[in-house]
Amino acid sequence: MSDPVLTLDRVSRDYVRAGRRLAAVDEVDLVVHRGKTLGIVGESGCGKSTLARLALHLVPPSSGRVLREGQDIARLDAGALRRLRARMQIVFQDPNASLNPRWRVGAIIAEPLRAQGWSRQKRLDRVSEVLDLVGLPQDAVDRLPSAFSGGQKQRIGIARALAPEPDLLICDEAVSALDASIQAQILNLLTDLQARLGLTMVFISHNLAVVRHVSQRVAVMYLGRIVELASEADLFDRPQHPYTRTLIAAVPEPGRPLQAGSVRGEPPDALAPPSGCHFHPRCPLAQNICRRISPPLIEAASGHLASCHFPGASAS
Ligand SMILES: Nc1ncnc2c1ncn2[C@@H]1O[C@H](COP(=O)(O)OP(=O)(O)OP(=O)(O)O)[C@@H](O)[C@H]1O
Repeated sequence: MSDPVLTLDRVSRDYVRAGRRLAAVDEVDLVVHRGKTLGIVGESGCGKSTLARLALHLVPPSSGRVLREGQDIARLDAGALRRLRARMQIVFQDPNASLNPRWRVGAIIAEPLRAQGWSRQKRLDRVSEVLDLVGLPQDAVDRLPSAFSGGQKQRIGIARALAPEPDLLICDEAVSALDASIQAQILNLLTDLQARLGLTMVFISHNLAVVRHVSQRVAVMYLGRIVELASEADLFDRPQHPYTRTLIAAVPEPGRPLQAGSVRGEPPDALAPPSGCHFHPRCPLAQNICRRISPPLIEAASGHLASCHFPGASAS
C-alpha cells in the first residue's frame, strides 16, 4: 500500500447543543493513501462535513490526532501550517454559494495563490493552466460566475482548489447540487484529474452511487462513527453491515425496481444516541446484545472492517 497522506487517529469532535454534548465525530480511525480516493458515505447529520473540517484543520479535534504525512497538524508552527493549508483544498457542494458573484473568474481562482504570496505573473500562468485542466476556455478569466452553468461553476470551484497545487483534495458533496448528466461529467473530470496529477482525494457524499464511481476505498458513517470500511468492490459486492446493505438496496439500478424506503425510520437524534449499537432501532437483525453493547469496528473479512455483532448476516 502507498504511503499515508492523511491519518485520523481516534479523532472525536464534540459540540455542545442545548446544554448537552453531541459527538459529531466519534473516535474515528482513517488512513488515506497517496494517489487514492477514500469515499465517505452516510445520511445527513452523520458527521461527514465535520470530518472534512477536521481533516482540513478548520476545526480542531476534541480528542485524537489528525496527521499529515505522519505529522500531527496540531503541533505545526504557524508557517508550516500555512504551507500545509495550501496543499489541502476543498471543493464545496454549492458553487453558487462558494464563488463570489462580484469577482471575475480569474480573481476567484487566483485568490488562494495571492494568499500564498505568488507573484502576479505566476498567478496568471497558473490560472491559465488550471482552466485548461478543468476544461474551461481561457476567456473565462474576465467573466463573472453568473455567465456560467452549474457544471461550469463547479469546474471553476475545482480550478480554484487545484490552483495552489494541492496533493490532497477534499470534495464535500461536490456534485450533489448538479443534474445527473452533469454529475457524471464532473465525476469523470475528478477521476481524470486524480490520475493525471496523482491527487489524493477524500470524496464525501450521501449518494452511494456517486461515491462508488470515484473511490477505491469507502467508509460508511453512522452517527459520527465509521460502521464499515472496505475496498469499493468488497463493500458493494459483500457488504457486512446491515446499514450498508440497506443503503446499497436503495441505489436505483437500471432494470431493478427501486426498493421502498431505503433505511427504515429516521436517523436517531445525535443528542440522545441509542444504547449499544447506534443502528439497532432501525436494524432488521437487532438482538439483545445490539441494544446493550456497542460493536467494535473489527475485521469481518480480510481488509474489510465492520462494526456489527452479526456481520454478513442477512435478514430472513
Ligand atoms: N457547529 C456546530 N455546532 C453544533 N452542532 C454541530 C455543529 N456542526 C455540526 N453539528 C452537528 O454535528 C452533527 C454532524 O453534522 P455534520 O454537518 O458534520 O453532518 P453531515 O453528515 O455533513 O450532514 P449534512 O450532509 O446534513 O451536512 C449533526 O448532528 C450536526 O447538527
